[in-house]
Amino acid sequence: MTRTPAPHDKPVLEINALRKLYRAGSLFSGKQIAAVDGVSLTLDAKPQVFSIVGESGSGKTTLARMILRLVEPTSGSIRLGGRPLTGKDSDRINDFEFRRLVQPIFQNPFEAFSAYLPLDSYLINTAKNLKVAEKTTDGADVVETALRSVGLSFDRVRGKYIRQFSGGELQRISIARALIPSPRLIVADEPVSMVDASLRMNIINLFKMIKEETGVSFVYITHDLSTAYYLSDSVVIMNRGRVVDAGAPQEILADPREAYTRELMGAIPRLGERWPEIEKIKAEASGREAEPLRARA
Ligand SMILES: Nc1ncnc2c1ncn2[C@@H]1O[C@H](COP(=O)(O)OP(=O)(O)OP(=O)(O)O)[C@@H](O)[C@H]1O
Repeated sequence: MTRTPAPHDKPVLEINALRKLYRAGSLFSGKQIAAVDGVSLTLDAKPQVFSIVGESGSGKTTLARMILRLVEPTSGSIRLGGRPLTGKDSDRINDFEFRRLVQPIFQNPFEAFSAYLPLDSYLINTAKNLKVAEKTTDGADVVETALRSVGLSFDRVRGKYIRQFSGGELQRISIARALIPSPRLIVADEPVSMVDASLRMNIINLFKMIKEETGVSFVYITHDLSTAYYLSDSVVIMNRGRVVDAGAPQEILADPREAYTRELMGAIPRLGERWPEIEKIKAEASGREAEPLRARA
């Protein structure tokens, strides 16, 4: 991959006092639940993986969906590269700009594509719709570059439908789709929870590599503190709609401020098994022997 990261000075994302209230109970009960309750956070301009970690029901998907403009906030604001994503400001990022700047990756890669369109056509249409195709090449070159970024090629997908791919391959193709417009931010909501365990680290490593090579930042939404620890530059822990802990992953895990974070660390059933796996992968990458894990919990 040869694309040079574009320099940016404004924060990728600034979220201020964001809230989302949903009605709870019957239509007439008048009760409300705060799925997201006053969340503020900033991703500075540096390319990074920013993880949002929490148990089921903590509000992380609602937060991700507000960043993706799929859910309207009840109050608060979101800015991208210094410009509003929310509200009625005349400077608000329009829908076309938004799709060029922010791309999603969802949990279920089979839902990310049409079952009736060959994947090469789907990807080329994406390039055309986002107006990133060169006039002379109909988008095939952009799609090829994106597919190569995830270890695939145009030939591999040509004329094939989603049923001809495994979940892991399809998730890689959906990462390639997200890369087509060279976005500034990718929001990945539980992107490996439906992928075969043996392929998870493969995808997680792809995120790291793509961040370094293209300069895109990731918001990584997960319940899995171990992959967040391995992958992230920063982590926030969410509980009941609020951010209860935030910082570099090493800081959080070495000295969890909140009982909830400690619970989350203890509640990951395979933490003990998977961390040595991560240490082994890190060691392989750096060409040294895996060191025994120094537990901090
Ligand atoms: N459309 C909705 N209507 C009513 N309540 C909702 C809606 N969406 C989410 N909620 C509630 O908001 C809270 C946060 O849900 P959310 O899906 O954001 O959490 P989560 O941490 O992503 O959980 P999961 O990992 O299970 O998706 C939960 O109590 C959920 O029941």
